Amino acid sequence: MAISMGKGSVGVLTGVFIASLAVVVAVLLLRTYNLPELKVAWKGKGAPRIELEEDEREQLYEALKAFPRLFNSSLVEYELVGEYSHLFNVQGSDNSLLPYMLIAHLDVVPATPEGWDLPPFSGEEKEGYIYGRGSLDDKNRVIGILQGLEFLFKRGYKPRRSFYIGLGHDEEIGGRHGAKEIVKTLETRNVKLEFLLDEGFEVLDGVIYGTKRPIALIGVTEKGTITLNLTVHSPPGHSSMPPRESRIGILSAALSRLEQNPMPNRFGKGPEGAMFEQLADEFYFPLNIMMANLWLFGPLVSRILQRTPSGNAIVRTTTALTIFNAGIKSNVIPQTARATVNFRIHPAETVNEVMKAMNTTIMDSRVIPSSDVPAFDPLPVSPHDDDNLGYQTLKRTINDVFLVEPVAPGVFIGNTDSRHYGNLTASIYKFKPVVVKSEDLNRFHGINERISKEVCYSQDFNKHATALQSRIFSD
Ligand SMILES: CC/C=C\C/C=C\C/C=C\C/C=C\C/C=C\C/C=C\CCC(=O)N[C@@H](Cc1ccccc1)C(=O)O
Ligand SMILES: [Zn+2]
Ligand SMILES: [Zn+2]
Repeated sequence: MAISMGKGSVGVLTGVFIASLAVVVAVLLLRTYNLPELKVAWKGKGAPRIELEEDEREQLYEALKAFPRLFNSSLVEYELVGEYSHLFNVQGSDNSLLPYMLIAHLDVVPATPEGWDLPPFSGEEKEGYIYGRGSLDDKNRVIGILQGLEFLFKRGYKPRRSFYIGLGHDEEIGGRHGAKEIVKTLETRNVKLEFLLDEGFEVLDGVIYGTKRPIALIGVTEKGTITLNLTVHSPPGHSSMPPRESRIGILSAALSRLEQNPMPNRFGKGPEGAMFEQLADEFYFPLNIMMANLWLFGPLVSRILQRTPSGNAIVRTTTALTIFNAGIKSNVIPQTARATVNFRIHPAETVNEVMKAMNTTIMDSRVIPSSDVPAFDPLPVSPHDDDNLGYQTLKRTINDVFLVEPVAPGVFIGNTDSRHYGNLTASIYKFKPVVVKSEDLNRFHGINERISKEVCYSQDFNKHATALQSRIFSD
């Protein structure tokens, strides 16, 4: 997967990036195009929903041709799932081995051009970076996987272990029609997976306060989530006769209480403590001593961590006020005030506990909670011991490709499609093959999302690409 991140493939990555949004969608057009040179196991039903102009079709067809070996290989079965998501099965020579799976997503969160140095959907380059919504989340991995396979097929690649590739189209809104449908498809075929690799943490360069060198984290679990709508209703009226307390005032006070009374710091009560202990030697003095002795310094470390948004996300269930709506006119008392609050649940807590705490904090029956998306508890922790195939393969590959020695298991702070795959495997790992610095954290879902052309520290791309090939793909 990290193959496309290397120096050797920068040209390809650059070229393909611009068309990246289109690449996999292009497969939709296979039904309407006569492509005798491309042998694709087409299993989709019905006509594609996307209406395209002639020039767009041409562009997509060109993009599809970027992976001719992948689509021509007799080892590859391709199918469309949930109308826009994509499932590939690459047949290995040894059927006694459980297959593994690589997943990524094609959709992105919205972006308007305000504040961007280059337009968010241009894929333009500046000073060694490719700018664009999706460049970090998650086009880099989509293209990395496809380009990696294309590269390997060019070299006569024949894997021993079979594997699947799943490219979802609605991860950013929960994966209901993409990942969930892919999982259903695999379940009907009784597929079980050795391990699954999805987006997650990166190589963190200076992101964790007090560390001496870049550190890679592999997400072995992820926080839970609750998204709640809080609503205050009552009849509207003339602004010249306002009620003593307005809907806006009632809701604002409730939200302010939530923000002022965060969920407790749970540092050390989940797997995050072990991560810091394992990384103790990577910290400067005296943090190294403190991390190695969390039984004593845990409370102090937790206070240091909670000072930054990323550290705070590690130590507690976070409370984010994300949407607020009220009012239609300056002289009308609004009938409804409505806000959305997004909680990310620490592994030591549950949905029920957070709901209880939220009710206690708000303590106002006029504020009605509701939800239109399912809440879920933190995920189980995937095995990451010394003889676990998936974790160790990934760890050694990160060592080789990024030349980064410290690799540790972490609690991923966001949510991704991988949580839908729990019935297929207990081994879900979350890693994104890029190097991220502190100043990049706001680029995720933010402005100026971009990817460096020099994301690999490796000086010898080919050597490390070969190591990756032998580890990830040839096993
Ligand atoms: C002391 C610090 C220790 C460790 C560092 C901690 C964090 C910072 C490091 C790296 C940051 C990495 C990534 C950037 C941050 C967040 C990304 C989160 C999620 C990515 C996937 C995503 O965007 N998912 C969405 C959509 C979704 C919602 C609900 C269900 C499924 C998907 C999301 O989580 O909102
Ligand atoms: Zn993502
Ligand atoms: Zn995202």
